[in-house]
Parts: sequence; structure tokens; C-alpha cells
Amino acid sequence: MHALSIHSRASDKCHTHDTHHTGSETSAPSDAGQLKDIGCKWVVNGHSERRHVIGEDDQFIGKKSAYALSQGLGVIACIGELLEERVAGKTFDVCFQQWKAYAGKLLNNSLLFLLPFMLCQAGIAYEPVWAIGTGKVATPQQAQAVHAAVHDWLSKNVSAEVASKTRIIYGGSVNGGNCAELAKQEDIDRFLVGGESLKGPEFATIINSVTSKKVAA
Ligand SMILES: O=C(CO)COP(=O)(O)O
Repeated sequence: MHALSIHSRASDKCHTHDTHHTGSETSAPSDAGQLKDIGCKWVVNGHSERRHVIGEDDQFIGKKSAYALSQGLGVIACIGELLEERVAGKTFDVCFQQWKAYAGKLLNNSLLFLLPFMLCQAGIAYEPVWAIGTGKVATPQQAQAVHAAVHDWLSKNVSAEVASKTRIIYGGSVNGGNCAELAKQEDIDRFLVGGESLKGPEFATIINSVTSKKVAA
């Protein structure tokens, strides 16, 4: 999200080669070609609802993401732990297992060269499941710890340049009151906003919190 560049993006509307067919697909009607035709640049994959309501697993999400990238769409790759996983001290294990499935699928399909494109054009969204739509936001420290770990992983496993260019986006009950403290964190680059995007003044405050951070940097 950026005040000056609003692009179209689709949530989980991009089939893989073998799930796409030409019959009626009322529940998920768009394929990569249709999305590009209407000017869509990104898809959001691995959102918690797809994982925990629809039942998509890491393998399938990785496969859809590799396909979207191969078709020239950016992928915002969502990761995030359930509350019980956080309480059990598994936040980092869960998030990295999810993240590695995106990267691993690119590797399996000989598409690893697309990884920097994916990271630099779109990014990774950390969305703790317990914070999405619940009004319970992660503390700035909790979110910063995960974002910093992801940047660190990218620096060690991809390159320092890609790590510094990768946007790591926080999502989960961001509002006009908590966005400034979250945006101050060094590794929180953008926000993925749900409910508050429907409220004009709140949304403007959220956008400005990120924009002023970038201007100050
Ligand atoms: O899921 C989200 C955005 O994708 C977050 O939604 P909320 O901002 O409503 O918690």
C-alpha cells in the first residue's frame, strides 16, 4: 500500500495450470490472463482464510504462486501463525515453513530466478491469524520480530540487496490509532488493511503513517 500508487490486486483468483479449465468457475472465475486483461498486477496468496477456512496447504499455495509469477503477476505471499501456535512458541517455525513453501515451489519448477522479482515487486505479508479482523493487533515488537527475522533470512539466503528491497507488510487489525507505532518499526514496510480500508479518514491516516515513514527515511 502506498499513498501514491494504488494498483489492482486479486485475492486468490489465480489458478495453476492443472486446476484451470474452461468450464464455468463461479467461485473463482479469474485466471492469470483475465487478471492481466483488467490491469491487475498482483495476487494475494496464502491468506489465512484460504489456509484455515478453505483448507489450502503450503504445497498448493506454493504451486499457485509459482504459476502466477510465471504468468507475469506479482505475488504477495501471506504467512502467519494461529494463536495456539504463538502460545506454544512456534511462531517462527510456522512462518518460515509457510515462507519456504513459496520459495521451494519456485525451486522445484526451475523458477527460482523469479524469486527476486516476487520479493521486490510485491512482497511478503505477515498476518498473524489471531489478529485478522479480531481487533487484536500484534504489538509493534511482536510484528517487528517476525519482519526482522524474514529480512534476515532473505539477506542470508538470497542477497542483501533483495532483502533490503523486499517489502514486508503487516496485516491484522491495523487502524488509525495503532498504525503510527507499527510503522515506526524498522522492518515494517507497508500494511495490508482489511476493515479499516472501508473508513475514509482512518484509511488516510494509515496511508500517511507509511508515507511519512518513507519520506523521513
Ligand atoms: O486480512 C486482512 C487483510 O488481508 C486484515 O484484515 P483486518 O485489517 O480487517 O484485520
